[in-house]
Parts: sequence; C-alpha cells; structure tokens
Amino acid sequence: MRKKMVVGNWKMHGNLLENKQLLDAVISSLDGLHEDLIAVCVPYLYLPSVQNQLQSSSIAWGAQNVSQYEKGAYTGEVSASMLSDFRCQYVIVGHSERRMLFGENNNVVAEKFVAAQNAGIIPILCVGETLEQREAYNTEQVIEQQLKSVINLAGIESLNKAVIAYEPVWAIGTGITASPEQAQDVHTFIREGLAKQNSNVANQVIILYGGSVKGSNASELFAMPDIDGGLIGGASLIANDFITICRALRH
Ligand SMILES: O=C(CO)COP(=O)(O)O
Repeated sequence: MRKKMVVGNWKMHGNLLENKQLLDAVISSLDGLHEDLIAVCVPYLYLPSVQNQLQSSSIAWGAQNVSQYEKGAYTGEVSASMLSDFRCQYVIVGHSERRMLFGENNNVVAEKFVAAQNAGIIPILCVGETLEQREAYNTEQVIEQQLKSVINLAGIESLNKAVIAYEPVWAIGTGITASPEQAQDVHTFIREGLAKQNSNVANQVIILYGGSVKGSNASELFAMPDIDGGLIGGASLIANDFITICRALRH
C-alpha cells in the first residue's frame, strides 16, 4: 500500500513569528496522530527555525528549490548538501513558478532532481500543463516530456525515491481546482505510463495533486484511487485549513 501524503508549500510567505504560530497549531493537532506523511516546504532562511521546531515531531520539512550544482561559484544558490545540513527530507523541484518565472526547463529540473537524490533528499517533482496546453489537447504530451527528461537522466528506478506532484498551472492560486475526475485522469495517465516501464515503480510512487486544494475540496480529491494526497499552497498557511486537509487523507 502506498503511503498518503500532504505537503505544504509556503512559497515566499511567512516570518519567524507567523511560522512559529502556524507550526505550533499544526503540531498540536497532527503530531503523532498521523500514519500519513506530512511535510512543509519553507523558504530557505527559515529552515533552521523550522527544523528546531519540528525535529521532535512526526512532521517533516524541506525546501522549495535547490541548485543543480554541487558547489562552486554560483552566487545566490543553495546546494543539496546545504539542505541536508538542515536535515531536509524533501525538496520541491520543477514547480511551475520556477519553470515560468525563473526559466527552469526540463533539463535543469532533471539535474536538480538528481542533485537532491545525490544528497539523500527526496525530490517532489512537479509536472503540469498550462491552460493553453490543455485547451490544445497537449496535456499528456507535456507531462510525458516533463517526466521523460527526469527518467532519461536519472533512470526509472530513481522514482522509488521521489514524489510526483501533478499541478495543473491553471489551477494554481486561481481558486479553480481540477475536478477529482480531471485530476484522476491525469494521475492514471502518469501511473500507466510508468507501469509500461516498471510496474513496481508505478505502484509505489506517491502522486500528489496540487492546485487550489482547500479544506472543503480535499476529501473528494483524496478519495480518487490514484491521488495519494496533495501539495498545498495558499491553504497551507492557514492552520485550520492545513489541518483539515491533512485529516482528509483519512476520510
Ligand atoms: O502551487 C501550489 C503548491 O505547490 C498550489 O498552490 P495553491 O494551493 O495556492 O493553488
């Protein structure tokens, strides 16, 4: 049986006080009660304080980006080994905001994926189509290519130590959620595509859905057979919403 998982992606939000209050509430509601995997991916600068607050809880933490390079003259970058110094278990790679706003292409994303795994960190690989691509019936082709770049570089079995997140770009931060059926269709497409290459990998890889997941729609999304949980943006900043979403894994 695959594990279920909820990951909060805080994006560029928060401060020391707000983070502490948010995590206090999350820990007191969810710590120890959960068989599921719960994690928060926070801005780099807050990793030490988040580590300090979460280290004796069952909630994991990670980053939202990582350099594809191991070390060197790369001003402003953060390496995977630096993230392991702060015991990050996860790092998001290939988020659509990084792809669109910071020019990360499939090759760079694949290199980041490998850099994370080389440092023992589980990459959360984001894939997803824009509205334009969906309307042109290119969703499957886009996602196939996004996955293929990683598989070509890292091998299919690398997905044994990774999480995939399907995030349709048109559903991120827009309030428009993919319907459970729309999301399930793409998750099935992903899993069946992987099964053609390695059925064990396909069966065990966690595939999260992300894009306007809220307390009010999480249960119906998580009830779909190939949706193993969620990658949550805005709602992960509001303690009650995030807690409700995590609890929805069990309904
Ligand atoms: O981008 C997301 C998570 O990585 C989704 O963001 P929202 O939940 O705010 O739509």
